[in-house]
Amino acid sequence: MNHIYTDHKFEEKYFQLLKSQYPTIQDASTEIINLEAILSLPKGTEHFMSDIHGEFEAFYHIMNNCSGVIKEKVDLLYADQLNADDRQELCTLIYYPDEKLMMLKKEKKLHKDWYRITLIHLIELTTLLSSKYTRSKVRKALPKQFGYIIDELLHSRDSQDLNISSYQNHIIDTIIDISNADAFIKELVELIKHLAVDHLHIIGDIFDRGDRADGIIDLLMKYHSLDIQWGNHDVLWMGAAKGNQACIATVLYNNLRYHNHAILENGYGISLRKLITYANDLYACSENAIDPVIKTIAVIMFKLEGQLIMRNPDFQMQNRLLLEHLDLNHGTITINHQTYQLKDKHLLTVNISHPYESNYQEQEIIDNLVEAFQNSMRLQKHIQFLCQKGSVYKVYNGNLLYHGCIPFQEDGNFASIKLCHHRLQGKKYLDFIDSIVRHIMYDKNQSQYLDMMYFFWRGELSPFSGRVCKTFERFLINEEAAHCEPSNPYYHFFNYEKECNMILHEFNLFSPYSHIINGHLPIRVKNGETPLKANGKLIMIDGGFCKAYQKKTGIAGYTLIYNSHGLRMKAHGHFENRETACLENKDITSKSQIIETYQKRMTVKDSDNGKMMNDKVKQLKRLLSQYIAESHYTF
Ligand SMILES: O=P(O)(O)OC[C@H]1O[C@](O)(COP(=O)(O)O)[C@@H](O)[C@@H]1O
Ligand SMILES: [Mn+2]
Repeated sequence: MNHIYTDHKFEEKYFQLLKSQYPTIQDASTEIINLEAILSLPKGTEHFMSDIHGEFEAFYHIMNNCSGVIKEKVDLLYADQLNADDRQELCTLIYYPDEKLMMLKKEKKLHKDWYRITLIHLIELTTLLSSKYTRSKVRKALPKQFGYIIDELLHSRDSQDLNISSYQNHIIDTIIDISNADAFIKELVELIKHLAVDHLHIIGDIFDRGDRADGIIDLLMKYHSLDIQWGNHDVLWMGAAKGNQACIATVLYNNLRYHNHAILENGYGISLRKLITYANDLYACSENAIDPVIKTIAVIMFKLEGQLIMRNPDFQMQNRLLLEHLDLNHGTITINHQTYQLKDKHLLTVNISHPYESNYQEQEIIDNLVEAFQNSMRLQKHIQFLCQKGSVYKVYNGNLLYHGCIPFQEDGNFASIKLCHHRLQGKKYLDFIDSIVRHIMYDKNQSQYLDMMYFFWRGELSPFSGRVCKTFERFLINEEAAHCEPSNPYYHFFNYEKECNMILHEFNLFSPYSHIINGHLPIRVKNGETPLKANGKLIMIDGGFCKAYQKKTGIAGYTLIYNSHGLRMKAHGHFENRETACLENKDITSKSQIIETYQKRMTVKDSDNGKMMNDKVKQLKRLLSQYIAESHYTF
């Protein structure tokens, strides 16, 4: 009862607010007409990407070619007018305007006719891409500098009036004559890219393996509309930025193994000098099968992890306490009754009688690093952005998006997990984690929950990870069998429609068009694996942007595209580099796969935003009837 009363009160307040905003019959009527017009437009295009893993160049290219959509539109418009080379050259200009204009200038190709034809093509392309938006939305996307002129050019094109056409020509000629064409082209191509993708979803793992996650975040910070679902690598960096020592050691370990000093030292101003000096001095006289710096940071990491696991039994990670099983005299380790030879038995910082205790120098190194992570302005800005735009999961236009998993039990039910004296499962578990992450990140002091960030990074029951990470075995043991990482039963059940529907229902999604969009698990396309699970209910879009994983997957990343016609997937091929892309007009080759096509084109009305607009229209109509009744009463 109480609930209904509250809803009713809320509705009345909303109604009163509308009344003050639209005080006359005409105001209310105009807004209804505007909203109805927007509701009938095609739904905006959403792109989904995942597991970018610091691969800046490939990501930058896909952002520039809008996952291949620009080329599709250029081909659609100019298949009969331009040959394939000219079409591709136009595409390259849109992707890399600065570089391409410079090259063409050197080749002395930038004459008046070139500018005239190119500007006309770009305006035609902009007109095509803007046709699914309202004028007001397009106006909001226009650049400050040339907004007015672009608006004039776009909206005078389809007129039959010859004067207007000469008006357009005159504008184009003026732009060229006063040498403003380069600047104009650059603004126009940015608008084209903006219009091609209405909203971007990043399904996690921006960081690690590749070396330019910082550059990727800079790009994302400038992006017009996006959301992020945190991946295990992102929460690892978030924990590190807040000063979690085990997270910091792991960030260093991950990046040193991939020779990515640059992101730490140049990207975020975090010096590794103390660690490198200590490690090189320490191991100067040993035989080292493993790089001394990596050995030193790995041991620091295993010690800090051990301390954290012992003070948090709830995390259920005791099986990762492995330093105590080392036998450094024989160079072996015994795990679950099986003895393995170590890759390198010279681990000088392990004291077997106190295996998890950091020595003085290790503690000094880590204390310094904590300070450096916390004081890196750029890192803190990037992490703040991840917090603002990110969440554990997102429900968006009928789909459910998350990076890792919803932990399951062996019997196919959601796992019930004890965390901070609560026992939770399914959606409630994820909501709770979301609130804990925010609590940790926004707490001015160091949060009592900070240890959890490490559990979120690699706990089997963490929704970001969902597997038993065998970092220790991968680091010290050669036998591949020891590297295998058992994963949560979720990764079995996600193959079945029944369980995927159970997940969707848990998040109040009951439409037959709803899907789970998942990352984290690389799809080995070359072994015949498919990103579509459970009869298409779940779409796994980790296609391996990460170069190091491309041998396994056989492709170089996926983009999922959800527009008014349906859902389709683009599998991207290998990207060489920006220079070849510009010099040879070389694009990434992307294969398109249709997942679903709708019989009736989806409109804004069918989207989350549309539902809110529809509610507003209902209230405005109520307001309108009230105004009309009042006017009858007066006369
Ligand atoms: O989320 P992702 O990309 O799968 O990364 C986590 C995985 O990375 C690992 O740490 C291995 O890392 P590498 O592939 O870089 O050696 C695994 O232990 C873990 O399962
Ligand atoms: Mn991941």
